Amino acid sequence: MTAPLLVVHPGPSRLITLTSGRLLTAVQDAIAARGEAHVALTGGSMGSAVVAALTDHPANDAVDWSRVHFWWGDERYLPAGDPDRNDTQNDDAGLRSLTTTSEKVHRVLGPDDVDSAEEAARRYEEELRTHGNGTFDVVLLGVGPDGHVASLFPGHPMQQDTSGIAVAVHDSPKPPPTRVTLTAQCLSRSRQVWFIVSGQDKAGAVAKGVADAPAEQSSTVLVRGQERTVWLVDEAAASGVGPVSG
Ligand SMILES: O=C(O)[C@H](O)[C@@H](O)[C@H](O)[C@H](O)COP(=O)(O)O
Repeated sequence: MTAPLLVVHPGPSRLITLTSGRLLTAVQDAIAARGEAHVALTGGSMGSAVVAALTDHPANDAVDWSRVHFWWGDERYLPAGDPDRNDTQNDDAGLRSLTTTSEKVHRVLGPDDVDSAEEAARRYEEELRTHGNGTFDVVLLGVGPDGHVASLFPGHPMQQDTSGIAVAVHDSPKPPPTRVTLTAQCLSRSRQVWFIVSGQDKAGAVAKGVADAPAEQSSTVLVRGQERTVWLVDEAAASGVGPVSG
């Protein structure tokens, strides 16, 4: 487990561009070290902006994308291709053009394939055990103004569930109500965890996360990388963080 590092960028465009470059490097390092890379993507505007920037990055041909497994930290329990699914939004941002082997894009099943979110979670857990070694190289996480990451919502009964790797979430405070999420325990087995946050409306969430607020106020405090935990933010998002001492 690592103490979080705060990296402040001058604005959203630098945040996205540098994060995509950082991700290219991390993926290349993982492939060099272990022959493949496992990356967990995220929903929200930041997740798709990073995917789009990767697609546009002039050096993205330096990576052998056929060696990269893509996963999701959470997914909305909606049919394949639904525009509100995280994977559809990442696909539309350019994910499809990066990957050459669709069997390395590990999607959470929806109601068109399975009967319940519990079954989708069970199948995702199975997929992780089969194709992953259970350790992501990098987990990207957008952060909600309420301090949620993935579908771990502060105050929700599933926020600190430890019953599995992936779990179903019902009655999510943010629509849609039914989701599948990796647990904080699972996400915290990752080598690197990156929280990617832009904008003044997230200043409170960033301040709480960086200050290690109680879990009732922020789920970010439950997720730590084994090697690095980094807050990648812009100045507006960092504006609530007190001066760094020491
Ligand atoms: O499943 C969801 O409801 C969203 O995907 C959500 O979890 C999102 O990732 C965060 O709210 C951060 O969103 P931004 O990246 O837009 O800040």
